[in-house]
Amino acid sequence: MTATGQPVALSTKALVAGYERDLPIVRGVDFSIRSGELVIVLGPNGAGKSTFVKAVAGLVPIHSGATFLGDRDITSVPAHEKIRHGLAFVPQTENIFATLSINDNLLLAANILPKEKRSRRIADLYAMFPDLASRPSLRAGQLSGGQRQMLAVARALIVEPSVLILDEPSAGLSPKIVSEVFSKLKAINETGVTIILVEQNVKAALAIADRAVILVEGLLRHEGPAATLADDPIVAELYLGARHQSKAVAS
Ligand SMILES: Nc1ncnc2c1ncn2[C@@H]1O[C@H](COP(=O)(O)OP(=O)(O)OP(=O)(O)O)[C@@H](O)[C@H]1O
Repeated sequence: MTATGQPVALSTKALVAGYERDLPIVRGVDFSIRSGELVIVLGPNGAGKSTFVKAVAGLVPIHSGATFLGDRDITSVPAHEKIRHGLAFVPQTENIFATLSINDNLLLAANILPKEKRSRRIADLYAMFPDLASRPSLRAGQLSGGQRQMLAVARALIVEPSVLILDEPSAGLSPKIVSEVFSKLKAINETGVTIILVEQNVKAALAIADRAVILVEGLLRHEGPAATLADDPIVAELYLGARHQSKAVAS
């Protein structure tokens, strides 16, 4: 599906955000993503990528500027309400309950839904994630890294979000598993879910993305189609030479 001509699904205007009021980390970001797009957020260590998506999700204080989900201003909407409005966020860590079963993880996430919709939605998710469906009583802590991420994604999808944001879902995974996780994300995107993905795994992420944006020191410094970005000299200068992922892109 091409997102050209689709309405804007999520946007930020001059977003300034950070953990302490006098210390902005995100320093005025204008960002937008169209419905159905898959956009990756790249940038050097400490650029503010995680802070940016956490601020959008309502988990880091916004100092000024605004965030919109479609036309709705969600800047001041608390994180749990944003989920109800269709904005789901998968944090990098602590995104599942390791001591609970797969099924209980999904049941807990489903609490946000009206009672009568819960079991139908969980059945839909099991259909989408057969690896989880095959052993619902397994403790989530016993899952492999990739399967844990899939459980975290399944939990986020409970509300049938219009926009799904993921903070480095590939962290700590082997290249083979990264490619499985990314294929699944692409498949989810192809069902119409708009996806924003913070990634350090540049090559694999560019392969599934429509577009990439590059944050440097809290500012959106560059953006472009994923297909051409890896060859872009500005990108190479700003980012690809700046960290170990340069190897992955060059290979
Ligand atoms: N909980 C926190 N409290 C205070 N400062 C933080 C916190 N988390 C991150 N920071 C600071 O915010 C800045 C940006 O960090 P952030 O994690 O957003 O960057 P990033 O681009 O996602 O980096 P990485 O690629 O290393 O994950 C860093 O200087 C970091 O030290």
